[in-house]
Amino acid sequence: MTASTVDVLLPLGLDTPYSYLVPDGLALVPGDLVTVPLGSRLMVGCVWPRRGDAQAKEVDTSKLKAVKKRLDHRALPPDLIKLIDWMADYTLAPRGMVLRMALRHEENPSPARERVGVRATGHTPERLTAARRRLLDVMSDGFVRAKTDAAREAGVSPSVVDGMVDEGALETLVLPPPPAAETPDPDHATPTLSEPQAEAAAAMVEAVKARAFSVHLLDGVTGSGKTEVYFEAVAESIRAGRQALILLPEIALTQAFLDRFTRRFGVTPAEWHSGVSTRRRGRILRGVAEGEVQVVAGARSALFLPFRDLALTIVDEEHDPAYKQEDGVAYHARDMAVVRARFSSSPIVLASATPSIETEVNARRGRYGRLALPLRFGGAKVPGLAPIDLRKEGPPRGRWIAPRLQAEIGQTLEDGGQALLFLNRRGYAPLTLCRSCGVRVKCPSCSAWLVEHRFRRRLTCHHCGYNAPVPENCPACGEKDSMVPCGPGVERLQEEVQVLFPEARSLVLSSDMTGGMERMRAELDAVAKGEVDVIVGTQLVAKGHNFPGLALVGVVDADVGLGQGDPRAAERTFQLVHQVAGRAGRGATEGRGFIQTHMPEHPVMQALVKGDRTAFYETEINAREEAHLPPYGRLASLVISANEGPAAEGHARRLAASAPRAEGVRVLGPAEAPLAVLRGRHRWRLLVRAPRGFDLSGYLRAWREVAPRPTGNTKVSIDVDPMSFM
Ligand SMILES: Nc1ncnc2c1ncn2[C@@H]1O[C@H](COP(=O)(O)OP(=O)(O)OP(=O)(O)O)[C@@H](O)[C@H]1O
Ligand SMILES: [Zn+2]
Repeated sequence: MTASTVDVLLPLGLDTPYSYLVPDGLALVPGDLVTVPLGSRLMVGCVWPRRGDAQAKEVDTSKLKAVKKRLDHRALPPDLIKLIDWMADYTLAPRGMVLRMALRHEENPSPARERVGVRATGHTPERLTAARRRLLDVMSDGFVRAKTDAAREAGVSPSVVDGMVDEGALETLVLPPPPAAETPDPDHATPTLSEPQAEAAAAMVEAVKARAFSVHLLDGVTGSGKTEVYFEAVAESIRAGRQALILLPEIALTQAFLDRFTRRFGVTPAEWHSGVSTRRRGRILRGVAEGEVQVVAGARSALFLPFRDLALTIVDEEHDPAYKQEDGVAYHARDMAVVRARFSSSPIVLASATPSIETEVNARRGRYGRLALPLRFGGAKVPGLAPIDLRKEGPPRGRWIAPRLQAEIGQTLEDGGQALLFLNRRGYAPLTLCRSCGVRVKCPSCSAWLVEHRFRRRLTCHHCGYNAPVPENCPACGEKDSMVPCGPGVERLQEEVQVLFPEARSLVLSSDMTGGMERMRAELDAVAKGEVDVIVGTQLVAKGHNFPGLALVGVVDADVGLGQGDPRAAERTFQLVHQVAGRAGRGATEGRGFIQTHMPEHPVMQALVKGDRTAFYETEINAREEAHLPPYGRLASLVISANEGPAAEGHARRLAASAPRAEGVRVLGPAEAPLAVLRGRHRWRLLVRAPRGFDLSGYLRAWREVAPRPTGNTKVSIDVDPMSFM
């Protein structure tokens, strides 16, 4: 008895597929989506390729349940299946949870509403009212129209259309669904490229034509026109009738991007992120699977779309930390995009003015090609940055804008330019304390201070979202009116701007302002149009914006983020400050930048001030190499959390003790995490360091085999190549 069976992977916390019987007459291949019974319910899963040894395994088919049916509208392509397997192996996340990221939109596939159209049959009824005559006139061209369109054009009610169908003068037919996205025109508005731009574009076009895996770093200074250049490669993939994926780090940015795409290609690309409606996403998904959608611009989740014929991937602002997903499956979308490009034998382009150290090292070693755009388009200069030493020329107490910066802003405004102040702190004040007893207001479920948000009149925890009204009296000593805000956030900085420049129109740009995406888009637009004089913003302003009127950038506290035991602190500071400064001087006026710092002698500040990118990379790469930090060594972080501190600590110690020995591998810790309590969970950390080229995932899997199982509510989360050390 050889009943035929298949392995079906379910989008659950499971690593291995389950076997199911295949009903007679159903032919299934890996990648097919099927509904299968699981317990008492039905679930959508994916037919999974059998791994070598599974074939031999004896299965008692009498106990197996059967596949219910195959969803015929799509299947996962082979490169996506390989990506899911690879990611599960690499991140140690259960395979089913990785699959889930590709199936999330399949759970409730909303059926497309059927659209009915009508067409004239040529038969004319004997008695015709004026309305009927008008309708027949309109329809006499023989074209098919949606019922509603026919009624509207003829200026009759829909019942007249139905009546004519009954009379046999019109026939109905089902209209094909509207396309998920219109076809971009590669020649809609071709730019005139500068010589270096043309060279870089040609190399990328060649890469698309080669139909082979390759990685290029598009390394262009801010404002060099990286977008225009990679659009040429996108155009090539459109010409070939194939598909391109453009990953963007920030959905707030997509509007400006979509506008730009539309100017170049005549239509908007398919947009993919959490802000897009479910129905629309369903349509895009199908269009991508069928190859009808040719360009997708989206957030990291777009990486799991079932492209039928992926010709090119672009990762814009590849250095952006937003590409790293930390909860659930911990993965870096840029790295996984490179993996998918390899599996689909297609080229990938990583674009940035401040490449990540990993990418820069890969380019230096020749593993990635480098396409350089060393100059701004149109001859504008990248602004210089002047240091303001806060130890010598700092602002008066309770203020954050140094006198020199204040004078420069004043001059800029007088000259009709815009100024931007950058401070990577949301809210009004990072800390609220009692003037009388010194107590600081803490989050009840995290080891973090509550941040005052004056617009919302609340104290908020930036880690868990807890919020409460600002207390009038001290919650500890009861002293009246004794609570004072300490330190600046962007809201407080704006207050200072209003005091110093009462005439100026100012605006706070921060990811947490009320009004959501719509408001943010409107505000970014207002800034670009010059309707705002002073912009006060968080890291949100460091991302790719093109503000032509921006003449001055002031970095209010360049030291935030440095020296917190984070191995990427220097890199992150450099990227942020350099990117923020890069927003200035993109239009007609030359840009200028200032950085306020307590440590102007710090190598990062020195590199920023001298505009010496090479010096920064040299110093940082050497430091990483010496310390065996990525990419010269490998890291994995294990966070052990539990409702009770001792449980977390105890398990962390047992886990550390069970670590297998391996040449060159060191397990550091356990230590209490810097963010020791998060959402009421106590956290302990282990850090694994391994030599470059070491199979860290394999090591962690072997460790997990011998490790004590977490009991009760204790949990272990693993992050291979961690970005966060909190
Ligand atoms: N060949 C070109 N023809 C016309 N305009 C161009 C051309 N290249 C670039 N530009 C314009 O120059 C400006 C800067 O280009 P773009 O935003 O692509 O730079 P970028 O390299 O992405 O900068 P950043 O890294 O700061 O985001 C844009 O307004 C763009 O339209
Ligand atoms: Zn909290």
